[in-house]
Amino acid sequence: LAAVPVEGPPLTVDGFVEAFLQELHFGQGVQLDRSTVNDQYLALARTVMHYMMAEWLETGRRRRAEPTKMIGYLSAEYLLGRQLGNALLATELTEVAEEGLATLGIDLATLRSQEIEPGLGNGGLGRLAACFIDSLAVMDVPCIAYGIRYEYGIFRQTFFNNRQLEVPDNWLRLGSPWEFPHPERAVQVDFGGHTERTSDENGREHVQWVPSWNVQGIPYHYMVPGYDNKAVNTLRLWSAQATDAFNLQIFNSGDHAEAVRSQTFAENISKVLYPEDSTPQGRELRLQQQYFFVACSLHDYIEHTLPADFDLRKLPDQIIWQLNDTHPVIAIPELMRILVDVKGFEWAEAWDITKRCFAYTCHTLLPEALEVWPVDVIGRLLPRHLEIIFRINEDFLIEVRERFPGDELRVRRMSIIAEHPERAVRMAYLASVAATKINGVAALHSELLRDKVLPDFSEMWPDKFTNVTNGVTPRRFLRLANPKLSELITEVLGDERWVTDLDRLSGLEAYADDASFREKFRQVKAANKTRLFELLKRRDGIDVAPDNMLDVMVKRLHEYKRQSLKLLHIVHLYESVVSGRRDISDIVPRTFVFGAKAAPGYHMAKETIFLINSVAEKINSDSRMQGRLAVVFPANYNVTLAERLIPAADLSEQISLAGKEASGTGNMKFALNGALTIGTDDGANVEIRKLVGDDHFFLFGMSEPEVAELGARGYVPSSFYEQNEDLRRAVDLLGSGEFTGSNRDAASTVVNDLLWNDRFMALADFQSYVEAQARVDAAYADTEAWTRSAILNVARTGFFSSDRSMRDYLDRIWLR
Ligand SMILES: CCc1ccc([C@H](C)CC(=O)N[C@@H]2O[C@H](CO)[C@@H](O)[C@H](O)[C@H]2O)cc1
Repeated sequence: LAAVPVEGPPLTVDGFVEAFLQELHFGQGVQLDRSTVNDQYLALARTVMHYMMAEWLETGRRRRAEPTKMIGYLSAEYLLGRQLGNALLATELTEVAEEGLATLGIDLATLRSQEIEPGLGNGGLGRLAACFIDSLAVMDVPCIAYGIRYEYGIFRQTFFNNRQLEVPDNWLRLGSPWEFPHPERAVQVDFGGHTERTSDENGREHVQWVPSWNVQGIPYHYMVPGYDNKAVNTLRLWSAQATDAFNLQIFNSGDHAEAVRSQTFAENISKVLYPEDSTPQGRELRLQQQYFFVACSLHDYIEHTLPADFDLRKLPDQIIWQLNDTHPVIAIPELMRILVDVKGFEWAEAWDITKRCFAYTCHTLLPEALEVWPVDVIGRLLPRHLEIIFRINEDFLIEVRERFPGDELRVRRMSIIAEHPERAVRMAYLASVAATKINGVAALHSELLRDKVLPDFSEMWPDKFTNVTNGVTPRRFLRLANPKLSELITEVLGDERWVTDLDRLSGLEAYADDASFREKFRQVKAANKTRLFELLKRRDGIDVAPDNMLDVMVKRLHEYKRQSLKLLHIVHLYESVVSGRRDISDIVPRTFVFGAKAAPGYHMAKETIFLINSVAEKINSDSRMQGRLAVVFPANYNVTLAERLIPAADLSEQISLAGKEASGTGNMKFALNGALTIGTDDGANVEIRKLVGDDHFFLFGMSEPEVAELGARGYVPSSFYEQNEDLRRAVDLLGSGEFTGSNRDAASTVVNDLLWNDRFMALADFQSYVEAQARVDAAYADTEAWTRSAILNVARTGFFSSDRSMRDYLDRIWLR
């Protein structure tokens, strides 16, 4: 069939309006006067996609015509955020759409707020994947990203009696215009069963996997538009369906539920995102999810994307698969199974190909976050893969013994198979054995990965280990989220090239000393605050005092991130006033903003949320505070709320215990939007501080070596409580029932843990933190100096563009 050239609609207001009405009438099947906001939104989304379609198809044609090495990005999570704004930016349609819709009496902003964001991720890892695929499209790098099309994303958080409630996130309920289902490209994925061995006429053994059940993987294609470069990459998300969805015989026998049981069973695989972001629950369904999308992706690429006669020995020159943490690591034995069992390669040749096809990124430092799968769980679900993992491990341990003869302890330590507490597969070890490169996500993290998390592997393969510091996309988190600051930057830099070349922000350095520029900069921040406060009023019924310093802590709720330390600071300030030790007029007016979801099974995290809301309720209703001290906790922190919160912030809280936060990416977004950071020397804070300078960063707390030293010496949190009056008063007040309706027990879980456990040393860093906060107060009082520091933060953090991260991956990992 001829390749008929595809023309998008004309980039004019008339052209746009005609295309929109076309879509409303023939796509949505409604007339304008009877159309709902949702009709208009769906029609708009599809209209914008018409403008991207030509570039998408052309990009696909270019990729097939000149097959350069592809990046295959495998991630169980993509926290994409709303699509409409980014698509309008990518097609330079924002103004045209605004004007065109206005001629029809439609407000673009109303349609933008109609979109339900696809919450297909938990937090940092998922959002990073979304930033990375945006950058690869903007840099026109051939990339196919694969993941799971969860029917239910991260739960919607509501509060009831100050406690988190989880509501299922039925994000598809009003339609999902940004996806293209391709049932004709369905992939069968097998599970269970057993393996059988046969040997052929020349005595060569063949292994046959005889699965006991299977499902169909249906791909849904999403556009990943570049920016001003006519490139559009693809995100392919897999949805599970039963191979035989409906059994008519059983139905006719009247057992209707049984007739659709296999469909229900199959659908479960891509039904819902696991809401944990650090402690795997080891549920078998999660392993089914991981294998499902990995098997679909490898099959789709090898059977549908590669030319039919492709010589798989050249696979490593054609594609590199990036493993986004351990979640897709089952891809390693899956590729071996395809090469040996399906394609007939010898083991050694197959291994030689496989170990040049993968790279592994680790995103955590918490031992409990490293996934291990019990041997019997893998054996039951994926019997052939377990055999392959055992064989990989055997060959690997031979290599270890050759390198370190007689060191059986090392052999036991490095084995992919852990023997205690139960026989289990250590997925991070499997990844480390097979990957060409292993990277951490910030300089400090990559060091700790080498020295503390995988020391044996870095001793065996030092060259495998590298670092790529995280980044964030300046399109969404600056150009889109902060249009007023973007305008100001473009005004002084003279053009918008900074949007795709963020190092150009350094051009702002000189303007830090320009009083009129500082004034404009402050007006932008003030306008962003007003916009936020209007949203919080509308969305959560929250009133915020306009002139307070906005002190913001938004991230998943986890003890190592130390939201409890932030709470202790707030209670300390409150206590100092209600005890009469300080006058409210001495307090620099602050509004503390929290945003955080807790994994539903994470008890301590949920108790912390309860306590934060209880303290907020008390302080906000205490007239003695006169609004100079306020705490707000809008529910359901997500990408859309982040886009409004971050541009309005003055102070960014990055207070994790040193050595625990792999990188952080919120820290980067705040600095790029002119907030100053109060933080420990942890994760990427270290690199932010180095670039912005000590005068423009409020450092506090122990360093990682000091934490290790205190831990080794034996940490007694109560000793810090006894020796510090401010701390004692704050802890006592927190536990006194003052904030929990005189129910002391309600606060006891958190308070007792701080006093008798405090695994992340909040009490040890309290004094240093409070002193740093006093420095913040002093600095904030000098408005000109504060603004100057804020401008320098923006000017000096261009490094944290995810475009730079992608350049590092290309240089250090993918094109090696
Ligand atoms: C339940 C299993 C599990 C374990 C870990 C994870 C993720 C790795 C947790 C995560 O999101 N880590 C964050 O990754 C960001 C991107 O690299 C970093 O910036 C954060 O520091 C890190 O906590 C998800 C699910």
